Amino acid sequence: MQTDKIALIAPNQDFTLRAVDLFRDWGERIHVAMASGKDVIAIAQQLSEKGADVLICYATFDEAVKTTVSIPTVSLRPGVLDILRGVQQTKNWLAENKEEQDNTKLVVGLSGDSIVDNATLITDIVGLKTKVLSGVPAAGPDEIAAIVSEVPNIAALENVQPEFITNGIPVFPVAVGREALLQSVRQARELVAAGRANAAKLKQFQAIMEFTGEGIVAIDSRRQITYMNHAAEKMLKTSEEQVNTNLAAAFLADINLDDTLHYGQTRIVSLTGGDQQALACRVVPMIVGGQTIGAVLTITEAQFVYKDKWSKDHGGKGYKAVYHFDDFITANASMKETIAAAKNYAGVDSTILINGDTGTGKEIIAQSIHNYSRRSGGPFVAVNCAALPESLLESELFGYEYGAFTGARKNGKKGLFEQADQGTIFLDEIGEISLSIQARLLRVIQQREIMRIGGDKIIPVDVGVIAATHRDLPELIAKGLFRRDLYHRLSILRLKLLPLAARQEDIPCLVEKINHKLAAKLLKRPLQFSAPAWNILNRYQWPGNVRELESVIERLMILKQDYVVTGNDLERVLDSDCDRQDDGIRLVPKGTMQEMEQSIIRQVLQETGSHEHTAKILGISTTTIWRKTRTFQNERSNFKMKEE
Ligand SMILES: Nc1ncnc2c1ncn2[C@@H]1O[C@H](COP(=O)(O)OP(=O)(O)OP(=O)(O)O)[C@@H](O)[C@H]1O
Repeated sequence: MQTDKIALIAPNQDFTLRAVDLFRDWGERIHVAMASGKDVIAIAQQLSEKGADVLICYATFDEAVKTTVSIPTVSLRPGVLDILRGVQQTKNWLAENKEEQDNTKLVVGLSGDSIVDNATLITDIVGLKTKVLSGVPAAGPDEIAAIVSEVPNIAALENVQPEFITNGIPVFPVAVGREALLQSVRQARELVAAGRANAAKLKQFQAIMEFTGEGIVAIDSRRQITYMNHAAEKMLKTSEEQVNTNLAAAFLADINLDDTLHYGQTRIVSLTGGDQQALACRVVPMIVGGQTIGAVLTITEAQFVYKDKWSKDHGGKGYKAVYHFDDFITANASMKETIAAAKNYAGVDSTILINGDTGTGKEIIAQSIHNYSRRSGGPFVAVNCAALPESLLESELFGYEYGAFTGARKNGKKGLFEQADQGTIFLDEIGEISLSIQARLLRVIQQREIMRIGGDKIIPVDVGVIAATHRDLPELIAKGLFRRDLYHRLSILRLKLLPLAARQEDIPCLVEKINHKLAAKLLKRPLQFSAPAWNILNRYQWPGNVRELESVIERLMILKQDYVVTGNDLERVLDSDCDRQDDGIRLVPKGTMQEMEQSIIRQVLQETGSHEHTAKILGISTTTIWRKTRTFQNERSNFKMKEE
């Protein structure tokens, strides 16, 4: 275990010796250094450099030390008990030496508001009139003498040299006692522990920052870069050290930070990366307690927000559609009609709207239509409208001219509509775009011509438009979130893809196709599904549709040592999916009796969180529940071991 390195700075030899003795008695390993007002800063710095985690400073030194070292400090002051002791001594002396106590006054010379308050309170309680002399170290002999002469009976003082006191008045020092010292050590330990916890959190936070694919840069209010993750370094072809050498790094010069740092605005700017690649940079103010203390920049490679990445990977030549209608597997009569309609639609130039839940194959259909159309020789440009922030989406769709906004490239940039000329643009997640882009989109779709942002030229484009959404657009229209006129323009031709659960007859042929495709890809033997496994495949709800089916089969193929998939294997894989869903989707128990039993017990256990309740609900003994869950866990860990 790591030991805390605590150091105490004491004001005089007397205190130093006392502290050393006390620490020895308590078994505390605390370094004690003695300092005067003159050398306290140098000593604090030395202690910090030698690796002290925290400094306990006598209150008189604390302010000066706190501002010079970066480690935390604890201020050591007399506690309530110490004041009480001084006051009590005073009272005793008065009782012995003075007959008349009414006029007696006590001077408590202390520094620090809380101590002064405590002192006043205590003297009130014990019935002494008080004259508080605060900020004692700053008070000079004349000031003290003046006050003492005003209240000539008694004085209890801390940090006041007795020689300042005249007229033979006794001094009962209010000195830091053992309790206050012990309290300061506790405080110091808490600070070290909190510091360690923070450092651990910071490490965790940094690990997350490093794990993300986005570039992240943090900037303070002086525009100094305080953090930059590896992804950002790679994209900007720089390093945190390099960047930090100059106040406004080269890439920061391209971003007008004033709007963010002075006016708290979030902005999106286009940047050019170290490899001349297009970057999208979101600049967000960092606001603490209502004050902008800096900004966070998240940087994405613009190409990642386009779905055409896969087509670049697969086709090698930019925007290319790879799917054909033959790739769309279905045995469902209604879906076959949809495919037939889609083939017809491919023969005309009208806009097509595809509606369907996630993973139902909207993009396959869009690509197939393109490849089946007269535009098949042209580009297929797919853009995920939900993946781009509004202003970037606008400039990416319609392009911009030089000087249109900060970070705009010298020669301007072609928008995706222009790039899709002679081909098809696929606007996925169309339900997510803002009303202002909807207005612009409507004009482009109606007139088939665009005007770049900041430009004045009308550019005609010959583009087929296919839009897709999983949302209910009429419902968005009713809520005022989608333009009715755009909806009518987009949905001249409509295609509706059914969720997988509504076309069970597709499951066998999809499983067959996916199984063989993945086996070839992963160089594995195709899986064989047992009867209970088929049962589950057919009856599961498949909220992620075909995409989920694909990933379940892929997971099984990777995890399983053999190639026969039992109902249990499948349930476990699906279960891990269900764990992540909070939409109440449940696997209806099925399979063998034992499988069904386990499934039911597991579900009720999850719901009640208690073996006793589960036993009551199911009408069996708690012992039986425990036994059955143990068997189940053993089987589960066997499965896991096999997986590993
Ligand atoms: N009928 C089908 N036949 C074969 N594969 C399919 C079918 N439907 C979907 N897939 C596969 O499922 C995955 C998801 O398909 P796709 O990307 O076209 O769905 P989507 O509806 O566009 O999803 P999202 O709305 O989430 O983008 C792809 O890997 C695709 O190959």
